[in-house]
Amino acid sequence: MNATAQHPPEIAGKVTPMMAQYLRIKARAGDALLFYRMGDFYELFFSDAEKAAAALNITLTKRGQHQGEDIPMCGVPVHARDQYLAKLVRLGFTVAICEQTEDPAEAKKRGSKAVVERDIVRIVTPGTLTEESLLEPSAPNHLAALVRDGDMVAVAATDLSTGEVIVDGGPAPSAPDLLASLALSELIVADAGDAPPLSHAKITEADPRSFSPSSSHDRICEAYGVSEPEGLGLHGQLEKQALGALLSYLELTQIGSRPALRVPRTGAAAGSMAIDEATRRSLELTESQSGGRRGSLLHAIDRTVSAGGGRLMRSWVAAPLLDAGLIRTRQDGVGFLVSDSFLRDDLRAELKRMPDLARAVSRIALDRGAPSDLGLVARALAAGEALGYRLGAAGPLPEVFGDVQLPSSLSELRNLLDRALAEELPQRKGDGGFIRQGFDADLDRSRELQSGARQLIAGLEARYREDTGIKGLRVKHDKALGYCAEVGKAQAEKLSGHDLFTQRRTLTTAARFTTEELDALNRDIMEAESAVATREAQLFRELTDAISVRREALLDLADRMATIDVLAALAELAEAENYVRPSIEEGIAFTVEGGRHPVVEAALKRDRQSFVPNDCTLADGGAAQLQLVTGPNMAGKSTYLRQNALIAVLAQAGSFVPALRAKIGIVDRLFSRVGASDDLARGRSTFMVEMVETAAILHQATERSLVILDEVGRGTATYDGLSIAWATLEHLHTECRCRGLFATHYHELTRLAEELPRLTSVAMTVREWRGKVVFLHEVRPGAADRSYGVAVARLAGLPEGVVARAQQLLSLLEAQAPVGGLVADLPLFAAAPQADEEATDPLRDTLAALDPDGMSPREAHEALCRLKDMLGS
Ligand SMILES: Nc1ncnc2c1ncn2[C@@H]1O[C@H](COP(=O)(O)OP(=O)(O)OP(=O)(O)O)[C@@H](O)[C@H]1O
Repeated sequence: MNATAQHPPEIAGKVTPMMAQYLRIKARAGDALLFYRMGDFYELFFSDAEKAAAALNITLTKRGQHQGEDIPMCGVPVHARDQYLAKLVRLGFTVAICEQTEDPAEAKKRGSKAVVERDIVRIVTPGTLTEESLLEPSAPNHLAALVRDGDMVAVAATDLSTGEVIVDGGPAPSAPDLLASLALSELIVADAGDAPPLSHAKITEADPRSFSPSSSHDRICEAYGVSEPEGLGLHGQLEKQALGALLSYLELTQIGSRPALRVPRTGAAAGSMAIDEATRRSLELTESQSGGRRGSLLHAIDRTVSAGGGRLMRSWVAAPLLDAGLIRTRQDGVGFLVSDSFLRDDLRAELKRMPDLARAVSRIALDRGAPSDLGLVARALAAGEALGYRLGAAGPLPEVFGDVQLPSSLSELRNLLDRALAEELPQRKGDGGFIRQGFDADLDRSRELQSGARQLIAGLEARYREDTGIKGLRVKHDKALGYCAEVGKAQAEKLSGHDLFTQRRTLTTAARFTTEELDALNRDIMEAESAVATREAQLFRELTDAISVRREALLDLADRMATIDVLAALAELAEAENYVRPSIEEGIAFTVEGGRHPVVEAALKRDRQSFVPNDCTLADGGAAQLQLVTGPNMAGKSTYLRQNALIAVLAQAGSFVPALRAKIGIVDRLFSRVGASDDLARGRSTFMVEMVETAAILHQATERSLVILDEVGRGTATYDGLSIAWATLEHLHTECRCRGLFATHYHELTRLAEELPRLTSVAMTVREWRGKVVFLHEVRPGAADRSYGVAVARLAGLPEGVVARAQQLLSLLEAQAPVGGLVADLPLFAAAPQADEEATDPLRDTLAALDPDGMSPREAHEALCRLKDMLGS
């Protein structure tokens, strides 16, 4: 947070004590919007008010003056805080929450003008949200810190809402891939220039001192209670610095609250398939290109039933594994649940009831938990226990399930919460009434006193009526007086004459009286009420402490439940959609028989159409490593390319795959470029984006990589495009030697397959029937003969006149084209080098020999005519 970015108005001249306090606190909040608590509202002043009123579309008013000018003000009600916060944070604002830190009654004791003490209790940023209402249940919310030192970088990331921590480091180019797999909300850097381009994350510049090695060391040791960070498996200096900066930012924003952070997970990047952001976008792994989950691979395959399972499924898809053993362990789990559908149904039914345990535990650790969160933990423990019993009865389980029995510390907690908690639990922190009758003798006693006094009061009404003869007398509750006797105005005088009653308030239509008896009972009630509140607060703390000391075990349980949910969901998917277990191989074979595209298949199914499965064999049993895919528009080239990339992702995530049979040699990096789009925000044209991305692939792809390229070079003039596609293909083939699929409209490229030994040609088949194209969506060996572009244009509804004219032009162009098409002009097939042809161009030679400076206008005119004649001849 940059505290110097916006200076609050100077504390000068005469300001009210409250304004002086506001200005002091605002100076600390820096450029964060300050939500300044005043009773039931959070008020914003000065430019904060102007910004917030505009962003939230709420009324901007004025309150008092500062240095002769009106002070702009706006406010949001406390109960609606979260919805306003969500909007502001989504718009990129940071918000500092300033609460009243003492009871207004205490302040009054210092004098009627004393200002209630206030302080910032938390700074809300996109990466530090924990509220259920501000987060999507099945999406993680990652905050990361990145440190760069020359060619090396390290990243430390956390999802504060679940306590997960990931630390990783490596050469600089791997950082964007790791960050992309996390779907960051916010990235902390010492210098904004260090941040790689990220599409969604807010970039926050933090104090560079927070990245220093010594402060990092101390912070890590303090946060985790260890004497050396090495004890946590952190060895690299940069990694420690990244984690130190992350912890420092949490201190800065969470102010005094300690998040329940887990022991850092390291080596995730090294252990998972490298997939850069452009590939993720183009394959629509977890989000579709238009944003949102719908249309993505994740959306098509996700059958999880719990929030934690949803988040884990996302992370499996976002970071497929590299270790064949680990992948097989997951597959064993899926296979086990495919073969036992009764068990699977039972588990899923129980998991549906599983509340979001990880997030509840984190809220409790951050002191933001409400009594309802205690209930969530209790319900999760019940579900965990039931799942443990069910799995325990299912016989020997595959390794991936881990230990399914609830550890004794959690059984104890479960008993405690069951005994302690009432049926109905308030959602708001600080609300009472959540402890079950019979759990705590002190509390029960105070409650009895409270209700006993209330009953006595209820009894008083009848007696007072009798004693006074006033039938309309009522015992009511008054904010200031407590319980009192109320009579209509007409009877007020009569009651005043009565010894017992003292008139205390006169309303427009009634008068209120107290008696000594009522006063005494009011005192009893107040004392009992405060005893109840104090005891409940104490018990709340005891119960949250009981949860916090077991947070590692609870978060482990949440992890296990999420894993079971994902395994059961993948098993459900495999059975419902006919997926098979792929064989994971150490080599580089890639064989898919009858493969399908999970998203396109689902879309076709909705329209009652069926998907045509296709085989793809690369680098197996003598097959070529690279395939050149040609075919008309709309024939299914992109679908074929992507389905094979998605099958690799699913296979290495541990899922079964949409195919009849599959054999996948581990893919270390996956690249996919499918028709680049503009990136005008970064000042790059379509073609520039495409070239930058292609360059990245050519530099990074290895023999173990899988590269999917769709129509490289289409964003520029035909000859340039063809030449670039040509050279790219040659480089992939000869230098990178990777596995790959290369779709193109340059049919001329298919001739390359005859030259390059590890390249083969396949084509999408179409038929012409009664003058129309029919797409068969089948991949066959060989090359496509033509594009059918005009036929597709007709299908798309281009006006008939335009289609007819295009057809006419096409015939004309085809008739004029040199035999063999464009390719005849390229070096590989051209008869003579271009340089020789250029040397014998007489027009060029004559032009080069002219000396314009030494010519008269007449000579220049003659030379021009001569040149023109030469052109004519
Ligand atoms: N194997 C298949 N089975 C059934 N339908 C398919 C199949 N492959 C593709 N399709 C259908 O054809 C449509 C077009 O497919 P796709 O975008 O892959 O074609 P393309 O050849 O890449 O086209 P273009 O060259 O115009 O980009 C898809 O949206 C889908 O509806």
